[in-house]
Amino acid sequence: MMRSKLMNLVPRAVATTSRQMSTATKLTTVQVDDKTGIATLTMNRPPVNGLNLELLRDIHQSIEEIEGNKSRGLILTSSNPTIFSAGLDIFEMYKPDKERIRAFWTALQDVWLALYGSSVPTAAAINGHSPAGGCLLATSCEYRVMLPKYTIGLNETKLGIVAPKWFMSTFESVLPRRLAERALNQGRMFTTEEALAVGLVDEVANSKEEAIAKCAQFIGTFAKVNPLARALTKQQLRAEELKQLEDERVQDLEKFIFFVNQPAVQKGLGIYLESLKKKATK
Ligand SMILES: CCCCC/C=C\C/C=C\CCC/C=C/C(=O)SCCNC(=O)CCNC(=O)[C@H](O)C(C)(C)COP(=O)(O)OP(=O)(O)OC[C@H]1O[C@@H](n2cnc3c(N)ncnc32)[C@H](O)[C@@H]1OP(=O)(O)O
Repeated sequence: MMRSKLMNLVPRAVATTSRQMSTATKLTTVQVDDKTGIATLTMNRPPVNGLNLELLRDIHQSIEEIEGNKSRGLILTSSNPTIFSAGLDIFEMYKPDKERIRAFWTALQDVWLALYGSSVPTAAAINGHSPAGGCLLATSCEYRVMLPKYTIGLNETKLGIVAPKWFMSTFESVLPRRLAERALNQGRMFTTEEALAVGLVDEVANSKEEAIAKCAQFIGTFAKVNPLARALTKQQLRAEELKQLEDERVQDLEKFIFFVNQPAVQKGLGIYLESLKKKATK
């Protein structure tokens, strides 16, 4: 897989306008800035960019498209003004359909393998809340810029569920081990300011446009670096985590299916969904 990605590293021609590359997918758009050659991948599934099967498939397809069109980088963001992504759509896991939940988890694995293993430089413009699966997407990128007054973190333990090993290793690739362990056990959500202080995000911006510009600046730092050398360096640094999931995809899926179908887990998810609804009616 990486070999074919590496074939795409020949720099693209520089023009002066921005092009919409993909409207075929409904829940994501890909816009390539022809001046910088950087692609912005926008998630667009109201109300909260809950990662359901269809959104995950569209994100995966968009990442593949960006890998294929010789973009110089990928910026991940959201069309929602206050939410980057609410994480996995809990309705996919609550009283799940037997076939669909398998496809759902497989699509999540696909997205993580493609994003964490992407050959192009990646950055997240976190323009809103980013719990759990939203945090996974952001931390799979190489750089994060977040807007003030939002929250980010892996809050799974608060829902009575367990972040899989690859969620944890992604988190740990950004935060020091001791801090990551404590935050995971606590299910801690960090405010933007706290996330900046511990290095969970790299910069704070005051608007989405500024966040995207800062992400583009980060990607621009590679302009004078040989793209093949950069991609191979990233690939080597991330190879162990990627290989672990590649090797254990089936076991990971079965573990998820078993875990999520436990009555106590189903009960917990039901209570959590109710609490979200109650919050909305207050
Ligand atoms: C022992 C070995 C074990 C091995 C492990 C194996 C397997 C592990 C098993 C499972 C692992 C799964 C990993 C899970 C990852 C996840 O991502 S779980 C999802 C976590 N997400 C959250 O907790 C976020 C919950 N949402 C919020 O906190 C807020 O909604 C918000 C994102 C901050 C936005 O707030 P606000 O703007 O105020 O919007 P509302 O709260 O009013 O929400 C609007 C509507 O959206 C619904 N909603 C929100 N989040 C979700 C969601 N994640 N899924 C589905 N639906 C969601 C919310 O209920 C509202 O709906 P209504 O308008 O009321 O209908």
